Amino acid sequence: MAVLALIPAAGIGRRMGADVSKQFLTLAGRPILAHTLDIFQSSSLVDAIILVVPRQEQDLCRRQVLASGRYSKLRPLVDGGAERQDSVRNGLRASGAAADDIVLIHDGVRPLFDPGHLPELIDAAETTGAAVLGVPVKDTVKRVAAGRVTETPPRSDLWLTQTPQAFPFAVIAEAHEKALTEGFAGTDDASLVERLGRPVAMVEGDYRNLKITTPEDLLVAEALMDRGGNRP
Ligand SMILES: Nc1ccn([C@@H]2O[C@H](COP(=O)(O)OP(=O)(O)OP(=O)(O)O)[C@@H](O)[C@H]2O)c(=O)n1
Ligand SMILES: C[C@](O)(CO)[C@H](O)COP(=O)(O)O
Repeated sequence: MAVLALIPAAGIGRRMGADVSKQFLTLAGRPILAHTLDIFQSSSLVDAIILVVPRQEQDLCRRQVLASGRYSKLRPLVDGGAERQDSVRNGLRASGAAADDIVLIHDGVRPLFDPGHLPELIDAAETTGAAVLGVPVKDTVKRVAAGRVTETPPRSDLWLTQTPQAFPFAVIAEAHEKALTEGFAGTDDASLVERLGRPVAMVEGDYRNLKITTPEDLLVAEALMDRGGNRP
């Protein structure tokens, strides 16, 4: 059984509002995506890295992120798709993975993931068939419609879902292909497995694993990096 890291990095970063796609923005002196790749390149648990980048940004990626030549596990770049789900599906189709290989799907813009969580995540994916990293919600969450609160769900049931999300290849490939055929769009990969009635394990991660989405996230990430981040 091999472990593959599949990294979607084909978004445009609309909410960041920068001149370049946010995965190429500088964090602690290097592109965000380089920090993310370092985590999986350095982990002895990961055998290969599949990186998904829009075709029009692949030269930029080679120049700015891959030029160091340090990513020996990296397979040929895969073309991105219109939505995150399309990019992940392209990566899965290009992976050549065996049915029982474990695929770790991780956002290219989560550079502070602590690889210390990988053993538990991989183990949970093998025993349960799917596993996601997450953290309990700290604030009170309310459902709102037309400016009015309609519900306050019990916080004890609520977790924020992060990546990596880990699956045997056969499970996640089937879930993605069915979602495409049936026209289902999810905001993460596990939701495509959940809709098939399959169990998904939640593995507790940590609050530093933020997804860099808006400009203030970049400031927080810089501060966490200054304090040593989660470097392997
Ligand atoms: N078509 C897409 C859209 C997103 N992603 C990737 O999925 C991850 C999480 O997506 P998100 O944070 O939403 O990134 P963007 O889509 O770039 O952001 P926005 O929604 O603000 O445009 C990122 O690594 C992003 O590059 C991708 O590979 N392909
Ligand atoms: C997959 C994810 O990072 C889990 O939190 C998140 O759902 C991605 O959402 P986005 O809208 O693509 O940022």
